[in-house]
Amino acid sequence: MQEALASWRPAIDETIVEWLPQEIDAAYLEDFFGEPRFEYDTKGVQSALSDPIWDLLERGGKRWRAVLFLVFIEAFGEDPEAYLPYAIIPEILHNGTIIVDDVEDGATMRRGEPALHRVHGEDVALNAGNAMYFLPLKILTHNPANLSEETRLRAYDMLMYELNRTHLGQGMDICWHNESAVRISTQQYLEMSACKTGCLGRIVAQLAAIVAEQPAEIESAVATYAEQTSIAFQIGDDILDVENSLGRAGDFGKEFGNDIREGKKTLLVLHAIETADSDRATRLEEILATDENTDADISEALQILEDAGSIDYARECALELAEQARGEIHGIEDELESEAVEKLLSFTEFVVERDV
Ligand SMILES: CC(C)=CCC/C(C)=C/CC/C(C)=C/COP(=O)(O)OP(=O)(O)O
Repeated sequence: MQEALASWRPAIDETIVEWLPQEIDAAYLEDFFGEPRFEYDTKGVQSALSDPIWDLLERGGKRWRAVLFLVFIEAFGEDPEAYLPYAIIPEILHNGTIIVDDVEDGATMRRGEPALHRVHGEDVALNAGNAMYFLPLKILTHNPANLSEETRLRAYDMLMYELNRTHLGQGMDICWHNESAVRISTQQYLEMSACKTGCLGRIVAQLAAIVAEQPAEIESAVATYAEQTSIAFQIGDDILDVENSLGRAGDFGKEFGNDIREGKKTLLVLHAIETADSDRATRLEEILATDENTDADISEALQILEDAGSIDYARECALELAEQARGEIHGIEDELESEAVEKLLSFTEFVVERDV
């Protein structure tokens, strides 16, 4: 899968530029709005919309959602090249959620640089992030792979449904964060994560299955695989944040103790609260509830997680999810191309073992 990531990267980057050009000119806006009825403010659109979007896109990101889409297409026996424009849909949606999420979390850093709202202001960042939820739909409208009307409608319906669920999950997360006294179980966390992060994975898989006109049972199996893999990825993200802060992982572009500082109730935190002795659990909750923490407070919280064995617990959970995800692929492997099956199986290892 690492090879697939490296080899598809240039084509994916190029496709994003093709569908979201960096230079906004009158012709681009005309394409959006039809007959020009007024003088298009190309400069305004450029600085308020295109520049912030490109600021984030040019910082990189792994682009694994686009690659996973292409691997699914390959698994269904189709030519990935023909579907490249659709591959960038989940990638652009993901970047949009990141911008909005950083505003909501009050995050300071993203991909090693100040978060978008700190560079461009909250109003511009939010508008750009929201626009990114809709820009990919233009690709479906333009229909580069000549999909039937029915197929395109299925893709729209699916995107609408899964994006709604993404916001439901994000809503749960925000609500739990704001209600610092509420105790959430690890099971509730996994359900929230299935919506917040899992739905974007489901979008990757279902979009590939829909455009490649796969039967319902294949679509359902790959969607479950992608959901479980994405939850494992989210847990991996939470582990990385802690390990990075404990000085064990490479720099992944966030601040020391980022999640603790933001008061996030991650799987590791919930496990520590459930299992640590009550004084330490209460102290951890106290640190999460305030935004006036010193580095010493953050270190103390990290130590509570470590002593409670929460990193190992989270890793076990991620491994279990990865195993279940592999089971989904094994269940339909006779219907899939074998080389792509290997990539899908190895991808579950990448999400759990990554250090970026
Ligand atoms: C509705 C709404 C705002 C939802 C928010 C959902 C959200 C931001 C979930 C976090 C997902 C996640 C683990 C991102 C890191 O992805 P990555 O490591 O692939 O990032 P990269 O693209 O930088 O590599």
